[in-house]
Amino acid sequence: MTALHSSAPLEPGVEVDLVVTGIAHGGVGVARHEGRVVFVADAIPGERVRARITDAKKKSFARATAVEVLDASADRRDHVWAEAAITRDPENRAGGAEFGHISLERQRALKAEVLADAMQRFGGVQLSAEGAEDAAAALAEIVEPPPVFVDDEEADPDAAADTGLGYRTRVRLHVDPETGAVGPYAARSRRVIPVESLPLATEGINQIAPLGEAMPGVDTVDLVDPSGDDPRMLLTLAGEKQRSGASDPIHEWVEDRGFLVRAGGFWQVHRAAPAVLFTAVRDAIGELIDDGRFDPVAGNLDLYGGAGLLAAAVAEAAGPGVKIATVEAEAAATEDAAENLSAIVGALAHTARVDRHLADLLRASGPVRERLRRGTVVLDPPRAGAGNGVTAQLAELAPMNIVYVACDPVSLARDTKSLRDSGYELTGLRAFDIFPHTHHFESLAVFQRA
Ligand SMILES: C[S@@+](CC[C@H](N)C(=O)[O-])C[C@H]1O[C@@H](n2cnc3c(N)ncnc32)[C@H](O)[C@@H]1O
Repeated sequence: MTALHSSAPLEPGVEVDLVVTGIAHGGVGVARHEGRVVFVADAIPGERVRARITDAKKKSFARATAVEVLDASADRRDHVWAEAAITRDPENRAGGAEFGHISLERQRALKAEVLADAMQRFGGVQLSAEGAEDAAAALAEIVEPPPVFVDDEEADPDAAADTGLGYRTRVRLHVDPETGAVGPYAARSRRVIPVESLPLATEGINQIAPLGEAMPGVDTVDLVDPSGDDPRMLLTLAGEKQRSGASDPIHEWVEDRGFLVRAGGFWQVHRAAPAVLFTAVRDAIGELIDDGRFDPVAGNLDLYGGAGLLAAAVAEAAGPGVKIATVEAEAAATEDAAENLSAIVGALAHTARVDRHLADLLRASGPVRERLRRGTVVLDPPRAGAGNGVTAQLAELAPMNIVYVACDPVSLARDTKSLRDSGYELTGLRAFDIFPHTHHFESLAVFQRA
């Protein structure tokens, strides 16, 4: 039985009534209980909820999950995924759709708040639009919705609604080692939750997902639905690391451009995301060209380049005569990048860790260093960001422009601080809601050497 005491010490299992006043990185609400911060999952700022404490090890804050809504926000909706709804016990709620109970508009406003807060606290940048009469409304518009897309060729695109569903082309499911049941993990746990459907995933993934089946001896099930090939399933057997079929080539389309990728390699997960980021990078480079700040024959770089999507966007803006080198740790992705960029005579694809490659470039001869100083660096690091080591190397390399694509706002904000401290000015910032119904979003920041 759970205890409900407003003055009981906070410990796992205790339930408390909380007023949620804000949103924190990770998509959790912020509340206070007797002076202590409580991060509350599955709530919306402005709501009063009853929440169950899940973690109280730290003195400064505790964690909780809403179990009942006492005063609901006008933005609360029925959860898009029945198996993740608040009516279930927190332990049995499917993870991966932690904003699925919030209107799409409010989801984007909350993401904008998280970005603005991170940029202010860690990046030293105030985001609210200058001179805007309604700063909150201006801020909410910072996070752009993805284009409404239809996955079904026969559907009428004009009739498609922005549901934020059916977009994920990559999904990982897990297998319960005891029962063999297949499903997503519960939020913040490694407990496998059997589900009837995957509403965030494409139709193709839903058709092949082994939901309701038992798969003893399997550890993970990766589902991939490329735009240019049939959907497929990659299995990792228990105790093994290799996923079956991970290195099979698959084809992805970004509007009318084809890309070769490995089935298990990195590709943006929202069906529309590759085109959204391709266009955003192409436009950012276009603006630098218009300002006379982009040199196509300088030492341009696409760091953490994957299969070359963003280098291709640079080439689209600057023309096929552009010089650009991708740097990527996965050898198979580099092979694909070389293939995908083969029409760009000045493109090179290197397999290397970014820090090691930059260290080599910093030892290069004077003329090479000078070409790099005139260049533009595009970077799209994993969630941890570039980090102090790589931002310090970039500052020393001193390219004219840095176009930074980020999937984590706090990492972006920290790297922004390092770059600003070393003489770069943040001249542009956009954000894209390409992970609807989750707390994730993507940002694009442009820095110019002062
Ligand atoms: C967010 S993905 C971006 C890929 C590509 N820009 C795209 O949009 O498809 C990050 C990529 O960085 C690679 N990576 C991660 N850490 C790296 C490192 N230290 N050095 C080089 N590449 C790295 C990963 O393999 C992955 O392909």
